[in-house]
Amino acid sequence: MTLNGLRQMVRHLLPSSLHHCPLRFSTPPPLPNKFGLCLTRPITARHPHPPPLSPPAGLSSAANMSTTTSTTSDSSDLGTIINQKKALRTKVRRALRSMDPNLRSQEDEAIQNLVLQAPWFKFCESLCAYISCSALREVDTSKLLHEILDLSSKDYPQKRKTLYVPRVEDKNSYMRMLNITNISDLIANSMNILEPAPTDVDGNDREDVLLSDHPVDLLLLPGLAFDKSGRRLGRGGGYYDTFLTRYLERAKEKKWKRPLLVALSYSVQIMDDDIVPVTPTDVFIDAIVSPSGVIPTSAAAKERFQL
Ligand SMILES: Nc1nc2c(c(=O)[nH]1)N(C=O)[C@@H](CNc1ccc(C(=O)N[C@@H](CCC(=O)O)C(=O)O)cc1)CN2
Ligand SMILES: Nc1ncnc2c1ncn2[C@@H]1O[C@H](COP(=O)(O)OP(=O)(O)OP(=O)(O)O)[C@@H](O)[C@H]1O
Repeated sequence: MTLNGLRQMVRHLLPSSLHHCPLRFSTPPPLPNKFGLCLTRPITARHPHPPPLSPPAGLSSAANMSTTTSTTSDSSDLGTIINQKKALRTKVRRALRSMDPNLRSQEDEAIQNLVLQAPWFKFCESLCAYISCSALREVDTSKLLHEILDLSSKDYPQKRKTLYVPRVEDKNSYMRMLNITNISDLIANSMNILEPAPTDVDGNDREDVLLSDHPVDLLLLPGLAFDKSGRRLGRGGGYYDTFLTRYLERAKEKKWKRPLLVALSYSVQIMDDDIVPVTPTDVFIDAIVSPSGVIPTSAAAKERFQL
């Protein structure tokens, strides 16, 4: 069968709401996911990389953002810390791969239910969230996203939340958070992570959270390892730390309330104190949602959660 024939066949099998999505999946074959979407598309860098960030002031960017500070590090020990990060990523990836699938499903359910019941989620009006990728063994967000997007459709206009999700623009740690209103706004990138196209079906640019005149209240973050002091280890791309630094700088300039930075974490991803290495650009989080509960990790979150 020709590639066009295959495209026609898959288009036929998809719900009509997805027919506008480009279908390019000669490599690799698409995998179904919990979002009900399975398209692959190469990343295109349509937007130039933004100007460099202002240099971190001595300590971590977190130090400038009124939350926990990271450990000071000079260039001599920076290399050591980078190697420690790599080693911990390898260890956690291995632990995630060997996690029992039933336990994973239970934890996915528990974590998402905790988020759905939390006042800081229920009452938030605008948020950024990641689109989970099961191949990366990330905590599932499909239930949360369906809940947010279903509510924002027709039945509950008064409860509408504005949702922004990540889109990788280039490999130099440049990621934007773009507004979506429907799951079918998502298509898979070359890493097989679902993300929005830069424009909607009508050809209008999607709103970029960094250009919005309104703040977000909450960011739901992925990552590989976390601790109770708010340290977060990502996948090593620097996408989130760069984005968070930029967003927090903007919020400060605009005198907006600092949003809550909340990571979703399986039990095996929560580390003892002093295990998660930090470098000066790491942004500390406010809370971790684990299957056994919400763990506030910053003074602001402890106060807010009244614990
Ligand atoms: N769901 C989700 N979306 C996201 C992120 C994320 O972590 N999760 N990102 C957060 O940055 C950005 C994409 N960054 C990514 C960075 C690394 C890998 C990845 O596949 N890493 C492999 C190792 C690859 C290698 O070392 O060569 C892995 O972690 O197993 C994927 C996405 C934006 N979107
Ligand atoms: N705010 C930032 N400004 C400039 N570069 C940054 C920033 N944050 C991270 N980087 C760079 O990105 C690279 C990866 O950083 P790091 O290992 O901390 O990423 P990570 O926390 O694993 O990933 P992510 O932030 O995407 O979750 C490093 O070279 C780091 O210097």
